Amino acid sequence: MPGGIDPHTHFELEMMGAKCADDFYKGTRAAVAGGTTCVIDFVLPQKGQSLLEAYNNWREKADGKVCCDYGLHVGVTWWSPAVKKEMQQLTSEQYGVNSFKMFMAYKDAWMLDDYDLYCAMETCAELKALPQVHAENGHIIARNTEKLLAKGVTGPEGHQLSRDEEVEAEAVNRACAGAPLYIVHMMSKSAVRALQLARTRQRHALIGETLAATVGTDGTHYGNACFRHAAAHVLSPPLRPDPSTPQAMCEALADDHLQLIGSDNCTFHEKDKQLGKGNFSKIPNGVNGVEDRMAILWQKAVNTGIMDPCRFVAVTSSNAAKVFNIWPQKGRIAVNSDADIVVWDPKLERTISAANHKQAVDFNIFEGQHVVGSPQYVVVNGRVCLDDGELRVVEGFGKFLKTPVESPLIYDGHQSQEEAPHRPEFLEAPVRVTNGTPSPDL
Ligand SMILES: C[C@@H](CNC(N)=O)C(=O)O
Ligand SMILES: [Zn+2]
Ligand SMILES: [Zn+2]
Ligand SMILES: [Zn+2]
Repeated sequence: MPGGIDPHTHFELEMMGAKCADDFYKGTRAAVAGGTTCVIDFVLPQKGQSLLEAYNNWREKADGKVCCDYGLHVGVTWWSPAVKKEMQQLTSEQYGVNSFKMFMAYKDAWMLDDYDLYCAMETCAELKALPQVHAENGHIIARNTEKLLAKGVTGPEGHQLSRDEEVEAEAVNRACAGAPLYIVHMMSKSAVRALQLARTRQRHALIGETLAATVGTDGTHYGNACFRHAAAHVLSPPLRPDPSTPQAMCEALADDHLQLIGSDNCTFHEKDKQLGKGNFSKIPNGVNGVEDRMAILWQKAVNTGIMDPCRFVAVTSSNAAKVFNIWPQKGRIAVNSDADIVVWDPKLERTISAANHKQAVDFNIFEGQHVVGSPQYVVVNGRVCLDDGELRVVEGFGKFLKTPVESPLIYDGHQSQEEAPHRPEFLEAPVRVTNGTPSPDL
């Protein structure tokens, strides 16, 4: 199959007083070990910081260390005419950025208010770039957090209690405002329903991403008596306590209610997660996933019959290539496409553990999970980097990948109001449908 593309990683990110455990070398080395041969990371400027300056910082961190090709999304964490101008520059051929992420949560850190959010989305549409959103209501989270802490709820369980599914679904609805949109890390059935409802209202491409964590585990771990264990599962939006969520998200991916699976790999060592001991809102947010993303989805969706291998390739590789306009260079095995190829052994068994994973972080949220199906060989740009289980990556072998604006899937595919056929009546819940539902033809 074509090498996996992980559209959502955070290597060497500094946030909440800590720095991610996996750097661009160890992170991309782990990616290749798991069958991923291309990642797209996030430049996250602080409020007030030049986006170009932050972009250059990320390029300095990554170039020369990555083991596979990588692209960059850029966060729009504040708004001004200068930000608009820098977005224009970043979409030029010189910088090669075609997607911008806006946060509706992380109040005081990265969050935009609705007016600035819509200005940023409008600018994306003008530039034919793809807006992405972190869809949670940051004001509700802030108020819930104050009340929980005041009541003495300070453990990791407070993280999930401060932001339930409705807090996510409301923001999904608010962000689907009549323009193409990519919603990152969708974590709940409620969010998928809100996305489905939005698709009945508008014809623009609305792309839904979920994560390896969402299909591989759930929010019951927040109740674990061990702080390290519970805090290791803290990411935003949180894992959900509803035990039917992992299967429902696999089905949503299989049925094209969701289009891609990423990792959102944003790992912190135990010493950093301890920053939130006594106050869950200080726990650095993020989990692992870049190494296990494909094996976890294969185990949970293909081995269970929910998804066929061709759809697996779409959601782990080719859809990301089409959305970010690097297809068929990436996401396809063909003459003139990059030689990023995975030989997947569907019978290769292993038990996931931090004791032997390739990531730097000292915890694995899939600890102890037995998976059947993993890569046997991984070829990165023509070089065998996983050779029958032996990892032979080369630091700096990967290069920066420009992602051009005006992805045909996003900007040619959508239909105007009058052209589109009548949409089927909105489905109450994301049930399994065979005829597909109103979403971009990937
Ligand atoms: C900060 C970054 C990773 N952390 C997380 N999702 O909790 C994100 O929000 O995508
Ligand atoms: Zn996010
Ligand atoms: Zn423990
Ligand atoms: Zn992220």
